[in-house]
Amino acid sequence: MRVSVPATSANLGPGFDTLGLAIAMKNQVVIKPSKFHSVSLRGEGSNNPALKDNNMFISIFNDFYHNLTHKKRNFRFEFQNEVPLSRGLGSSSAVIVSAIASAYAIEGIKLEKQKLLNLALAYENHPDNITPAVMGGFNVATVQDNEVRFLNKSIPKVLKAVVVIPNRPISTQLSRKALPYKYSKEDVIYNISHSSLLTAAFMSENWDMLKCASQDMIHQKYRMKHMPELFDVQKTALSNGSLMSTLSGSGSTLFSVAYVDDSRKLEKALKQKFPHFKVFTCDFDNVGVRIDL
Ligand SMILES: Nc1ncnc2c1ncn2[C@@H]1O[C@H](COP(=O)(O)OP(=O)(O)OP(=O)(O)O)[C@@H](O)[C@H]1O
Ligand SMILES: N[C@@H](CCO)C(=O)O
Repeated sequence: MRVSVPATSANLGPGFDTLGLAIAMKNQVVIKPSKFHSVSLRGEGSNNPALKDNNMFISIFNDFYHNLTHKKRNFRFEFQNEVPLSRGLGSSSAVIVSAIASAYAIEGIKLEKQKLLNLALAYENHPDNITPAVMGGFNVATVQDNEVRFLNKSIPKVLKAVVVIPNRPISTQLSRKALPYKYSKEDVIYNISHSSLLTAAFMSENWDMLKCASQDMIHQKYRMKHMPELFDVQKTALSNGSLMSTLSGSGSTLFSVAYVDDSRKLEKALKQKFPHFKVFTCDFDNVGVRIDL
């Protein structure tokens, strides 16, 4: 059985803990029944021995598998990861979503996407990464009565994602601690209006509104000051054809959206100016988690 799940970019500027979309970079795992437990790891994280011995995917998978079946069985897990760890591209959501989906699928137990989202909330209590990881596309999501409520829209092929991935990670936990405890009424109103406009822009495919609508007052500046080069990445992107350029999740990646025709020029300008960072262009993902039995 093969399960794949896309990377995600959350917040999209003003939509803190609310907006997110899926990018066509994926983590994939092949799981086979086996006499002994074994793990192979390729791609992102493969130089991290902790991911072989104490892997979040395997512990979530085992918990669900045991609760569902009351059986103890050994498996071989073959991971092929494209999502870098702690770079704001939803690596933890990818693990949570794929581990839960795998535990159900390997026993042939049907799991609706809505239930998968609600189960994933126990591990990541904001829905902006888990929703696009499950659904693909652009998503606006909230949690009410312990359930994820969301609306979702495919992202058309006229757009590309251009990502700048710094060589240093930022942990979500620490990055959340960098935020103020209280905000002024002006900042809150600013973010509500921009986040609403950004949602309307994605839903109505009004791409020229993205630059204005993606402005934020409540998290990016506090987080980016710990990696000040990111302000320069953002400025460079916006002056080289980016339609919007925002801190991806809790950082450290800077995520931009561009028309296909502008994306090559944008990628080139970012590569030239930030040769020590990884820069690349990719499609959006409109499918979300995928299971091949
Ligand atoms: N492929 C993986 N296999 C096992 N564990 C992983 C994997 N990827 C991420 N993790 C776990 O998730 C942690 C990273 O989570 P964190 O929330 O800091 O980053 P992120 O999810 O990439 O960022 P963001 O939530 O801002 O998008 C890692 O330290 C590790 O424990
Ligand atoms: N909304 C979350 C995304 C990262 O998990 C944050 O910005 O902390």
